[in-house]
Amino acid sequence: MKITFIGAGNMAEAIVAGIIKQNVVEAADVCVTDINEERLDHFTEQYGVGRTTDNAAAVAQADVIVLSVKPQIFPDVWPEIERALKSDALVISIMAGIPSAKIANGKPIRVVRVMPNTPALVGEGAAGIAAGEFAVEADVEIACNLLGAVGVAVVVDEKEIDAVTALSGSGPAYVFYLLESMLEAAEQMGLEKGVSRELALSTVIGAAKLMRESGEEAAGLRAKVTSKGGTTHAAISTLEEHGVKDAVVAALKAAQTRSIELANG
Ligand SMILES: NC(=O)C1=CN([C@@H]2O[C@H](COP(=O)(O)OP(=O)(O)OC[C@H]3O[C@@H](n4cnc5c(N)ncnc54)[C@H](OP(=O)(O)O)[C@@H]3O)[C@@H](O)[C@H]2O)C=CC1
Ligand SMILES: O=C(O)[C@@H]1CCC=N1
Repeated sequence: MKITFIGAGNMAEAIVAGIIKQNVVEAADVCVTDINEERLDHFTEQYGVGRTTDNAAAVAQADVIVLSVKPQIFPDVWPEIERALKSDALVISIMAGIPSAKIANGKPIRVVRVMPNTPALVGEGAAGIAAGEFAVEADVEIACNLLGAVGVAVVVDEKEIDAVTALSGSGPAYVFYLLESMLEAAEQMGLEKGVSRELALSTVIGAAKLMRESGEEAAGLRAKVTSKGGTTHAAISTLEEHGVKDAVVAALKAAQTRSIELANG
């Protein structure tokens, strides 16, 4: 199975690195395209994959095409890709916002939409996978195998993809934002950088692992940390005074709205 990634950006790199490391595909069967030769050099040096700046040529020999350019440039790149597609090619789109029907463009093109996230780079990704109108079960399986090799892959309806984008596609950025804030506070409190990095990272990983392995709800686990009249209560009350929960809910809804807007360019 020959796979071509159109756009050798951050997200394509996370997937390519993961699927090669996990031996899901041979590097020789992967090709990446980009307008930026430096990105292509990077991919060739790091992962040993094929490379070209010619999207149509790369598409013409691929069984699976992964659309990994920004949604805003989809209208510019799609016409030449569509013309070059092999008749039995599967198109996997990781682009936020763009509906499968817009990609199929009135033709029976098999499209699977995938919303991955960058922790795929370290095998801890979380991806939502949705079949477009003409995709068959085997197509969804191909996407699940690719993304399942680099983390968790969950099949959803396409109408849920904008919400998945807001939750797990953009999600790592929210966690990094929280970490940035925690580390800024640690610095202000005089902790040494290396120490606070280690403690903060283990705290985030540990909390996620505890929630997964215990099966408990977040609120219950939070209650177990929060002693009456103690330090956590002081911190959470401060977060509540600042409306942090409402802000997080509003933030995810803004991401979902933006994903819906991207459908229309
Ligand atoms: N980053 C993330 O965490 C996630 C991203 N996505 C989706 O993945 C897609 C890529 O995002 P991301 O990797 O962050 O973006 P990047 O900007 O890092 O990657 C896109 C790449 O495509 C290149 N490119 C631009 N024009 C063309 C062209 N005509 N032909 C081939 N390549 C071209 C860009 O080059 P140049 O920079 O020079 O323009 C860039 O290297 C987006 O659609 C996004 O919605 C989905 C989930 C998570
Ligand atoms: O910010 C974005 O638009 C992309 C989609 C999800 C994560 N990054």
